Amino acid sequence: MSTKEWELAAGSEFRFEVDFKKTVQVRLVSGQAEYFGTELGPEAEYQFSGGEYGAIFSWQGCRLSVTGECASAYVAEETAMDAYINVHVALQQQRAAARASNGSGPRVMVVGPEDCGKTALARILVSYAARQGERPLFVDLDPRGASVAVPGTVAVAAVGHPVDIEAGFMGLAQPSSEGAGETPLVWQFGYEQPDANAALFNALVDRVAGAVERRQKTDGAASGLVVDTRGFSDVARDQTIEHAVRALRITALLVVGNERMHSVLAARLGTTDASKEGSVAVLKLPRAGGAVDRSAAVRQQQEARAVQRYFYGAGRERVASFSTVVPFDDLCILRVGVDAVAPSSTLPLGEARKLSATSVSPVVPDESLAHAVLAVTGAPAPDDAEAAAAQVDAVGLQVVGFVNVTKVDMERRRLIVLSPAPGRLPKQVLLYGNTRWMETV
Ligand SMILES: Nc1ncnc2c1ncn2[C@@H]1O[C@H](COP(=O)(O)OP(=O)(O)OP(=O)(O)O)[C@@H](O)[C@H]1O
Repeated sequence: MSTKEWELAAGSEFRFEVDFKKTVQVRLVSGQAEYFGTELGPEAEYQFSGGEYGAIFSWQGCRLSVTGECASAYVAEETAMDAYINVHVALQQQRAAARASNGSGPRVMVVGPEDCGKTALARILVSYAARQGERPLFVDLDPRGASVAVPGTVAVAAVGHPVDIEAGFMGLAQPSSEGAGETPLVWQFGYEQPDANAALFNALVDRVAGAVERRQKTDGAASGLVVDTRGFSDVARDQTIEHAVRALRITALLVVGNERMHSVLAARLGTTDASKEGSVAVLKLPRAGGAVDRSAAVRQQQEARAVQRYFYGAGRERVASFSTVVPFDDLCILRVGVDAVAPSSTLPLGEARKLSATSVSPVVPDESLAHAVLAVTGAPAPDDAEAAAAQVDAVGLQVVGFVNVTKVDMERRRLIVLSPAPGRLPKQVLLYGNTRWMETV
């Protein structure tokens, strides 16, 4: 395998793409470098697996050794890092002031169009904060590009260490990785886009906000939080962002890479009086120069990769997953918000009025469950799924893990599922979602 050395001048970054099914090893030979805010260790070797699009930035200059074939690799002299570190410095000042007054630290939300580098910026901000001993909360409100758990979810995670270079945000849930801490809180949304069921999404954001408040009561609020959102194409028509800004009591909106969106949001949510209670500062930031516009096909592959990383390990360490048989009779699968996907013409007569975007219905197991990624909640499953649908507050159920349906055996009335935990699947409520995954070898 070929090895090439790259020299980075101070303030430049090495941008690379790794093809699916390939891996690339990167080693810091000399100098200082960081991957989305997390410093590379001297002489440590990092492995980037297929589908990774990344940037290794150096403030002081460095030499990198790269082994393996990148689909693209170049050094960029112009980056948005000066603007990003200025935001970090301002946030640190707000954290210090909050700590001195026993108040609440900055509550930041990153918004912008698709593929402008929102997740990358959120990762840089929380990792920089953690490097300075802070413990900010990372709130993931981007179900399509979910970075803490599998696609279709929202999550809250405390970031006590810089985010693991190889495992990314998923490392927060994996005990072996460097960034791991307290287990993140995860909720199943079940759709890729918030607009697919805005009422359910908003209801989940309320749960997330409640969890954030509880967390900050026990852990302190001075480090604040950083919220990642999905890419907006038309923020003016969106029904979820304003709700999230209010529910999470956001103090600063960072609008990345889009002037128009900045002015729309500033007019709608911003205020010129930053000292006023409930005011939101709406700031404009440049797009990360290297952020890559991903085609639908690449996104699909990256989503599949995220599920693969959930079941088999996101970082260097491999995680085992196990095949388990679950009789239909032991299953209690619920679905929230049926009518958001089923046109009322497809519902039984009279049903349309009863169902709402957050109503809960039982899922009768059949072949359509093949390859579904089901969320395992912590709630014990009542024997009768119909009764469970009526009794359980399914919107608020927290997710403790996921299983992937590998086979539906209608004849023997059972599912074969892949699970990261060995043994029988506990009899707990499962939540249906639209995410599908099929293991490929
Ligand atoms: N400076 C950079 N150099 C190279 N690649 C980058 C850089 N910043 C981000 N990327 C990559 O570009 C892609 C898009 O970035 P990112 O996921 O942060 O965007 P996003 O705005 O959160 O996307 P969306 O919300 O539409 O899912 C990612 O694969 C990311 O790893």
